[in-house]
Amino acid sequence: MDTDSNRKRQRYLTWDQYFMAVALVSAERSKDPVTQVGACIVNADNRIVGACIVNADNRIVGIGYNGMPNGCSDDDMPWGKNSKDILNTKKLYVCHAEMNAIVNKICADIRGCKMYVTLYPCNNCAKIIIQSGIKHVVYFDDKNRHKDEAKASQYMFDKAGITIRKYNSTSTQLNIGTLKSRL
Ligand SMILES: O=c1ccn([C@H]2C[C@H](O)[C@@H](COP(=O)(O)O)O2)c(=O)[nH]1
Ligand SMILES: [Zn+2]
Repeated sequence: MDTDSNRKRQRYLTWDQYFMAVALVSAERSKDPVTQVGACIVNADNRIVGACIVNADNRIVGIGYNGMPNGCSDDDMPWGKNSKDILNTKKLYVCHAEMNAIVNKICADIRGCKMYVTLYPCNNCAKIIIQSGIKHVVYFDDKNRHKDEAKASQYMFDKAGITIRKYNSTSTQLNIGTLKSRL
Protein backbone atom coordinates (compact mmCIF):
# COMPACT_ATOMS: atom_id res chain seq x y z
CA MET A 1 0.00 0.00 0.00
CA ASP A 2 1.48 3.41 -1.00
CA THR A 3 1.27 5.28 2.30
CA ASP A 4 3.01 8.31 0.74
CA SER A 5 0.39 8.93 -1.96
CA ASN A 6 -0.96 12.47 -2.32
CA ARG A 7 -4.26 11.10 -3.59
CA LYS A 8 -7.12 10.41 -1.20
CA ARG A 9 -7.79 6.80 -0.19
CA GLN A 10 -10.10 5.24 -2.81
CA ARG A 11 -11.70 2.19 -1.16
CA TYR A 12 -13.60 4.01 1.60
CA LEU A 13 -17.14 2.90 2.53
CA THR A 14 -20.07 4.41 0.63
CA TRP A 15 -22.71 6.12 2.75
CA ASP A 16 -24.96 3.07 2.24
CA GLN A 17 -22.23 0.69 3.40
CA TYR A 18 -21.39 2.86 6.41
CA PHE A 19 -24.95 3.27 7.70
CA MET A 20 -25.95 -0.34 6.96
CA ALA A 21 -22.78 -1.48 8.79
CA VAL A 22 -23.90 0.60 11.81
CA ALA A 23 -27.33 -1.09 11.69
CA LEU A 24 -25.76 -4.56 11.26
CA VAL A 25 -23.39 -4.00 14.18
CA SER A 26 -26.28 -2.67 16.30
CA ALA A 27 -28.19 -5.90 15.57
CA GLU A 28 -25.32 -7.79 17.24
CA ARG A 29 -26.61 -6.46 20.57
CA SER A 30 -29.93 -8.30 20.09
CA LYS A 31 -30.62 -11.30 22.36
CA ASP A 32 -33.18 -12.75 19.92
CA PRO A 33 -31.96 -16.32 19.29
CA VAL A 34 -33.50 -16.41 15.79
CA THR A 35 -33.51 -12.92 14.23
CA GLN A 36 -31.24 -10.03 15.18
CA VAL A 37 -32.38 -6.67 13.79
CA GLY A 38 -30.65 -3.27 13.92
CA ALA A 39 -31.70 0.18 12.70
CA CYS A 40 -30.21 3.65 12.47
CA ILE A 41 -31.73 6.94 11.38
CA VAL A 42 -29.76 9.48 9.32
CA ASN A 43 -30.69 13.04 8.39
CA ALA A 44 -30.55 14.79 5.01
CA ASP A 45 -26.90 15.65 5.62
CA ASN A 46 -26.06 11.94 5.96
CA ARG A 47 -25.50 12.38 9.68
CA ILE A 48 -26.67 9.64 12.05
CA VAL A 49 -29.01 11.40 14.47
CA GLY A 50 -27.44 10.27 17.72
CA ALA A 51 -24.21 8.87 16.25
CA CYS A 52 -23.33 6.33 18.87
CA ILE A 53 -23.40 8.89 21.68
CA VAL A 54 -23.44 6.76 24.82
CA ASN A 55 -25.27 8.27 27.81
CA ALA A 56 -24.94 7.38 31.49
CA ASP A 57 -27.24 4.38 31.05
CA ASN A 58 -25.06 2.92 28.31
CA ARG A 59 -27.83 3.62 25.81
CA ILE A 60 -26.68 4.34 22.24
CA VAL A 61 -29.22 7.13 21.46
CA GLY A 62 -30.62 7.35 17.92
CA ILE A 63 -29.87 3.76 17.07
CA GLY A 64 -31.83 0.65 18.01
CA TYR A 65 -32.04 -3.13 17.93
CA ASN A 66 -34.82 -5.60 18.73
CA GLY A 67 -35.01 -6.25 22.48
CA MET A 68 -37.32 -6.53 25.45
CA PRO A 69 -38.78 -3.36 27.03
CA ASN A 70 -36.72 -1.50 29.64
CA GLY A 71 -37.03 -3.19 33.01
CA CYS A 72 -38.15 -6.52 31.48
CA SER A 73 -35.06 -8.65 32.03
CA ASP A 74 -33.91 -10.58 28.94
CA ASP A 75 -33.48 -13.53 31.29
CA ASP A 76 -37.12 -13.47 32.48
CA MET A 77 -38.94 -12.93 29.18
CA PRO A 78 -39.76 -15.69 26.63
CA TRP A 79 -37.60 -15.64 23.44
CA GLY A 80 -39.35 -18.62 21.79
CA LYS A 81 -41.88 -18.29 18.98
CA ASN A 82 -43.61 -21.68 18.62
CA SER A 83 -45.55 -22.17 21.89
CA LYS A 84 -49.30 -22.64 21.43
CA ASP A 85 -49.67 -20.05 24.23
CA ILE A 86 -48.73 -16.75 22.54
CA LEU A 87 -48.14 -15.28 26.00
CA ASN A 88 -45.21 -17.71 26.25
CA THR A 89 -43.55 -16.37 23.08
CA LYS A 90 -41.57 -13.23 22.30
CA LYS A 91 -44.22 -11.96 19.85
CA LEU A 92 -46.24 -9.82 22.27
CA TYR A 93 -43.24 -8.42 24.15
CA VAL A 94 -40.16 -7.72 21.99
CA CYS A 95 -39.62 -4.09 20.94
CA HIS A 96 -38.77 -3.92 17.25
CA ALA A 97 -35.49 -2.29 16.22
CA GLU A 98 -37.20 0.44 14.20
CA MET A 99 -39.31 1.50 17.18
CA ASN A 100 -36.26 1.53 19.47
CA ALA A 101 -34.26 3.63 17.01
CA ILE A 102 -37.10 6.17 16.85
CA VAL A 103 -37.68 6.19 20.62
CA ASN A 104 -33.89 6.58 21.15
CA LYS A 105 -33.59 9.51 18.75
CA ILE A 106 -31.86 12.63 20.12
CA CYS A 107 -33.41 15.04 17.58
CA ALA A 108 -36.94 16.22 18.37
CA ASP A 109 -37.69 16.39 14.65
CA ILE A 110 -36.64 13.52 12.35
CA ARG A 111 -38.95 14.51 9.48
CA GLY A 112 -37.29 13.80 6.13
CA CYS A 113 -34.72 11.45 7.67
CA LYS A 114 -33.69 8.04 6.33
CA MET A 115 -33.73 4.75 8.25
CA TYR A 116 -31.27 1.93 7.59
CA VAL A 117 -32.65 -1.34 8.92
CA THR A 118 -31.35 -4.89 8.65
CA LEU A 119 -34.81 -6.48 8.04
CA TYR A 120 -37.79 -5.36 5.88
CA PRO A 121 -40.05 -3.50 8.37
CA CYS A 122 -43.27 -5.12 9.61
CA ASN A 123 -46.61 -3.30 9.33
CA ASN A 124 -46.43 -1.95 12.89
CA CYS A 125 -42.96 -0.52 12.27
CA ALA A 126 -44.16 0.92 8.96
CA LYS A 127 -46.79 2.86 10.91
CA ILE A 128 -44.32 4.32 13.44
CA ILE A 129 -41.82 5.08 10.65
CA ILE A 130 -44.51 7.00 8.73
CA GLN A 131 -45.79 8.80 11.81
CA SER A 132 -42.26 9.85 12.83
CA GLY A 133 -41.78 11.72 9.53
CA ILE A 134 -39.02 9.46 8.22
CA LYS A 135 -39.22 9.59 4.40
CA HIS A 136 -36.74 6.95 3.21
CA VAL A 137 -36.06 3.37 4.27
CA VAL A 138 -33.14 1.14 3.21
CA TYR A 139 -33.37 -2.52 4.26
CA PHE A 140 -30.84 -5.36 4.10
CA ASP A 141 -32.75 -8.65 4.46
CA ASP A 142 -36.18 -9.37 2.93
CA LYS A 143 -36.84 -12.84 4.38
CA ASN A 144 -40.32 -11.63 5.52
CA ARG A 145 -41.15 -9.88 2.22
CA HIS A 146 -43.73 -12.56 1.31
CA LYS A 147 -45.73 -12.10 4.55
CA ASP A 148 -48.98 -10.10 4.71
CA GLU A 149 -47.34 -7.81 7.30
CA ALA A 150 -44.72 -6.79 4.73
CA LYS A 151 -47.37 -6.37 2.00
CA ALA A 152 -49.27 -4.06 4.36
CA SER A 153 -46.02 -2.15 5.01
CA GLN A 154 -45.43 -1.65 1.28
CA TYR A 155 -49.07 -0.52 0.79
CA MET A 156 -48.76 2.09 3.56
CA PHE A 157 -45.32 3.26 2.40
CA ASP A 158 -46.68 3.75 -1.14
CA LYS A 159 -49.75 5.64 0.13
CA ALA A 160 -47.64 7.82 2.44
CA GLY A 161 -45.01 8.55 -0.22
CA ILE A 162 -42.19 6.86 1.71
CA THR A 163 -39.41 5.47 -0.50
CA ILE A 164 -38.11 2.01 0.41
CA ARG A 165 -35.30 0.12 -1.30
CA LYS A 166 -33.16 -2.92 -0.68
CA TYR A 167 -29.50 -2.26 0.23
CA ASN A 168 -27.40 -2.86 -2.88
CA SER A 169 -24.92 -5.40 -1.59
CA THR A 170 -23.22 -5.97 -4.97
CA SER A 171 -20.37 -3.73 -3.76
CA THR A 172 -17.92 -4.77 -1.06
CA GLN A 173 -19.61 -7.42 1.01
CA LEU A 174 -20.26 -6.32 4.60
CA ASN A 175 -18.68 -9.05 6.72
CA ILE A 176 -19.79 -8.57 10.31
CA GLY A 177 -17.66 -11.55 11.30
CA THR A 178 -14.52 -9.72 10.12
CA LEU A 179 -15.60 -6.59 11.98
CA LYS A 180 -16.27 -8.58 15.17
CA SER A 181 -12.92 -10.37 14.91
CA ARG A 182 -11.19 -6.97 14.89
CA LEU A 183 -12.99 -5.64 18.00
O1 LIG B 1 -40.06 -4.94 11.63
C1 LIG B 1 -39.52 -5.76 12.40
C2 LIG B 1 -39.88 -7.14 12.40
C3 LIG B 1 -39.30 -7.98 13.32
N1 LIG B 1 -38.37 -7.48 14.20
C4 LIG B 1 -37.78 -8.39 15.21
C5 LIG B 1 -38.78 -8.86 16.23
C6 LIG B 1 -38.24 -10.22 16.62
O2 LIG B 1 -37.29 -10.06 17.66
C7 LIG B 1 -37.56 -10.68 15.35
C8 LIG B 1 -38.41 -11.59 14.52
O3 LIG B 1 -38.28 -12.88 15.00
P1 LIG B 1 -38.58 -14.15 14.04
O4 LIG B 1 -38.16 -15.29 14.92
O5 LIG B 1 -37.73 -14.00 12.80
O6 LIG B 1 -40.05 -14.09 13.75
O7 LIG B 1 -37.30 -9.53 14.56
C9 LIG B 1 -37.97 -6.16 14.20
O8 LIG B 1 -37.10 -5.72 15.01
N2 LIG B 1 -38.56 -5.33 13.27
ZN1 LIG C 1 -41.64 -4.25 13.28
